[in-house]
Amino acid sequence: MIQFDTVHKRFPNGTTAVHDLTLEMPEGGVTVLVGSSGCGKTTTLRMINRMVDPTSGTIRVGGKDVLEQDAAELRRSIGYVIQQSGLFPHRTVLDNIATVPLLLGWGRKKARARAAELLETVGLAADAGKRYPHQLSGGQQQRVGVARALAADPPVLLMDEPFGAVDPVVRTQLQDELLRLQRELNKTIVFVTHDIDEAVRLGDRIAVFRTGGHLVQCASPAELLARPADDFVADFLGAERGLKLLSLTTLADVPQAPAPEGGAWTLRLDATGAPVAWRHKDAEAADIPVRPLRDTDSLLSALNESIAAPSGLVARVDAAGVLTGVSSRDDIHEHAGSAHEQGRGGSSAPEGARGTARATKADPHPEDGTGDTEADATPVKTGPAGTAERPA
Ligand SMILES: Nc1ncnc2c1ncn2[C@@H]1O[C@H](COP(=O)(O)OP(=O)(O)OP(=O)(O)O)[C@@H](O)[C@H]1O
Repeated sequence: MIQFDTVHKRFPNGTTAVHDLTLEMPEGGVTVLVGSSGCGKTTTLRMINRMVDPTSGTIRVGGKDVLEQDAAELRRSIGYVIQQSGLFPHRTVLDNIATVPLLLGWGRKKARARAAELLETVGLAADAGKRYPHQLSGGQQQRVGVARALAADPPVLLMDEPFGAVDPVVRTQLQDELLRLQRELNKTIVFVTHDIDEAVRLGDRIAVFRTGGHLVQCASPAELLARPADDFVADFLGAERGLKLLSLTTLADVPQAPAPEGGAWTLRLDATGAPVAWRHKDAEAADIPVRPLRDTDSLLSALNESIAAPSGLVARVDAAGVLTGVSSRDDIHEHAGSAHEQGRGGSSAPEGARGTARATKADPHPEDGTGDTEADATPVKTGPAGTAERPA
């Protein structure tokens, strides 16, 4: 959908922002541009909609050279979202969203109807449409920014650190929303961020830049994490890159065993069969809350839970939150190792990779229930085929 062919950008003051960039951004995918400050991410993004023109080289969108298109028209045909939302302060939310449709001559009624529809799409209540941007929270303003970019249903969406100014909790919510929207809308998205976790979470491809506008590596998140091209990329990915890779792989293939019986720790269930807490056989010890996981949760969540759980076991539940079995720390560890082998050897993401990172936080865990029944529990080591070996 978007092709950069030996694109160079040198500003009049002599700064080279982008150095001979050749890169393809596939249709319907999210390409994330990452790298330290000043490495040319924003300039790369802004050359796609001609807010900046390249010094040399060619950029094609949908096969057409951008320099052969009218800049204003091109800009209206490409959605653009920036940090701090960039909304017009004196226009209502609805009118902000309707900006591009109005410029395209849709007429006020149709443009507003589309804006109202988009409010719902991005998860805002209808009454937010009548408010002014300053009457919304930062996260809500970013949602309006996304709605405004989507208003004329452009095939391409450029997002320049769109979630950089909100707190981590809201940021995660906005990322979830974007992934949900993307599953429905299938846009070609180019997303700039400083945050490697955000890149891994959102990207189908991640392009890592270094100062001077050099592209160092462009790969799927799994390939990047497993096989960084050089020390610069490895450093950028951080010391926990091994764990980050586990966020891309689901728990689905890790064997399960029935909830064990007759041991130090008992898994307490509620009346619906949902795990509630680990209870020690010593009745005076306090219950330890359990965080059950679904098949769509990540190996990283499983590893975390297996370390935190006093029994070393992870309680597994179905979509309704009902216990399906338990998995051992050893089995989770073994699968974590396999995920790394696949990443090192394979060219694409491990099995289930895309859905996994997205589903990990998208699926809220079932609330703890009341009305307990008890399932007797002993630490269990599950065998490779999911058979349970109980300690003597
Ligand atoms: N209009 C301009 N004139 C001169 N130099 C510019 C201009 N715009 C950007 N630059 C320079 O080009 C380089 C790349 O800037 P750019 O904004 O693309 O980087 P970035 O990776 O997006 O940075 P950040 O993450 O800090 O936003 C920087 O050295 C910057 O100072």
